[in-house]
This record gives sequence, structure tokens and C-alpha cells, in this order.
Amino acid sequence: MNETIAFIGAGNMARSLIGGLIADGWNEDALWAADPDPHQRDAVSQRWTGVHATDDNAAAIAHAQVLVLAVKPQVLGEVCRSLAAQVQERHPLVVSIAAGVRGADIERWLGGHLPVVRCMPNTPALVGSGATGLAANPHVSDEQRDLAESILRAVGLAVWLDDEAQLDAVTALSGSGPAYGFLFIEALEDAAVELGLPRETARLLALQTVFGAAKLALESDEDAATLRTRVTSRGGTTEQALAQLESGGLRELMLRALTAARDRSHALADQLGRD
Ligand SMILES: NC(=O)C1=CN([C@@H]2O[C@H](COP(=O)(O)OP(=O)(O)OC[C@H]3O[C@@H](n4cnc5c(N)ncnc54)[C@H](O)[C@@H]3O)[C@@H](O)[C@H]2O)C=CC1
Ligand SMILES: O=C(O)[C@@H]1CCC=N1
Repeated sequence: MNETIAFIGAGNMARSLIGGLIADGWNEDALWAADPDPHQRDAVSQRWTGVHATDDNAAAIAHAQVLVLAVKPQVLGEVCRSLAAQVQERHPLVVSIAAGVRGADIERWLGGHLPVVRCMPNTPALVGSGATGLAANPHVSDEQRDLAESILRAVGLAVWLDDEAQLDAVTALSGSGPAYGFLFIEALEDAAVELGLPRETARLLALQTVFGAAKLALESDEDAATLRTRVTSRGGTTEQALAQLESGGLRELMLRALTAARDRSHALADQLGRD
């Protein structure tokens, strides 16, 4: 028997989590998804007929042991205040997936003294390959910590952080990271088409290559740098390509990209925390 989870907001990330949980065997009947947008509700109920989709946040929360806050950061304060009375009465475990909103602000908006786990998942959760960083406030019990972990672990890797502030960096790395991966795949594919490969052939080879590299690195005892040298024959082809990527500043560019995302997460927290 699974705990009942109410998702407030049924958009991209909520559906990625819902799909991952169901694929892992979570009972559809134990999942609620509340969203004012009928298209978002349809996207849930057409795909998972047993999940309760509703436009009524209060109805979703009414039986939930876990509340997953999955609305945009900019509306989270207003949404939390509208839920505060019911949340104080029921005292569920609150899990926020919002980028750049501090757990302390969420707790305050909900009326205080609540167990809040702030986490940063990513969309590959939909296929059971998510990566999530989590941080708990002092009101979270050991059982609730296990519960939050079991939910995120059902959809991929889950890693606890000692310091909530590290979630800004996690957001920059794995929260936003799937988009970097997709851009990299697009760039590989387009370059291969320029070199004369048919689009579909380029797409399949690019995807399988990125997937294969990640799988090999995950399953290997060796680090990525060592695995890279195994591909790079002296005087061979890879050496020529890597020289272009290094001289083009790929590492520095990656640092600038992650820094910009981390800073945005931090700035959002400062801005929204003033509400
Ligand atoms: N998309 C991603 O890759 C990731 C997103 N996140 C976080 O997840 C949260 C949601 O992001 P997405 O799913 O991408 O956005 P989204 O726009 O797809 O979903 C948000 C949903 O909230 C609904 N909503 C608005 N007001 C509401 C209310 N009062 N009550 C209930 N629902 C309401 C909207 O109709 C919308 O369907 C954000 O805070 C984001 O920072 C976290 C990790 C990754
Ligand atoms: O772009 C965003 O703000 C959200 C958070 C991480 C991924 N998507």
C-alpha cells in the first residue's frame, strides 16, 4: 500500500515524476494531480487513467500524506498561502521541487513548523533515470526522510545534501542538465548531417553514443578522463576533435553556463523570499 501523494501543479516535472512512480509500481489510485489548466489535467488522465486529476487543490490534499509542490517558483508563495490552513490541519510531509525557493520560505508561507524537503529532480525521472538532490529541514522525521527518498529513488538516483544552499549548484548541474545533454545531441546530429550522413542515421548514432558513454562511465570503476584516453589513439581521429573542443573553450564555457544557472537559482531565492 503506497502513501498518497498530492501533486500541486501537473506540468512537465510533475508528470515526469508521476510517470516514473507508476512505471516503478506505485499505485495510480494513490496519486492526485491538481492543476487549474484543463490541458494539463487531460495530459495526466489520458495517460494514467487511475490517477486522480482535479482542479481543486484542497481535494487533492485531503487524503495525502505527501504534498509535492510542483508549480512555477513565481507562483509558489501565493499557492502556499492558499493551502496554509489545510496543511496546518493535516500536517503532511511537504516536498518542493521548485527551483530557487528556500525551504524556510515555503515553511513560512505554509504557516510554520512543518516538515519540508526541498529537492531538485530532473525530467529523465519519467523513464526511471532521474537525478535528484534533496535537503530536509529539522522538522522532517527519519521516517519522512525515508519516505521522501523512496519517492525520488523510485524514479532514479537520489542524493542527500548536508547544506540546502548546495541545491543551487545541483539545479545548475542536474536540474537543468538534461537540456545541456539535448543541446549537445542536437549539435552532434547537425554536425554529422553537415558531414553527409542521413538525418535519421545521424540522430540514432548521436543518441546511442551519448547514452553508451554515460552507461559505460556509470558502470566503470574508471573516471571519465581515463575512459576518454581509451578512445583517444595517439595520432588518431579523436585527438583532432578533442583539440578543437579544448581550444574552443568547452570547459570554460561549461563553467560559465553552470555559474549562470546557479546564480539565477540564488537570485530567485532572494527575490521570492522577500514576499
Ligand atoms: N521542467 C524541469 O525540467 C524541472 C522543473 N523543476 C521545477 O518544477 C516546477 C514546475 O516546473 P514545470 O513542470 O517545468 O512547469 P509547468 O509550467 O510545466 O507546470 C507548472 C504547472 O503548475 C500549474 N499551476 C499554476 N498555478 C497553480 C495553482 N494555483 N495550483 C495548482 N497548479 C497550478 C500550471 O497550470 C502548470 O501546469 C518549477 O518550480 C520548476 O522550477 C524542477 C526540476 C526540473
Ligand atoms: O529551468 C528551470 O528553471 C527549471 C529548473 C531546473 C530545470 N528547469
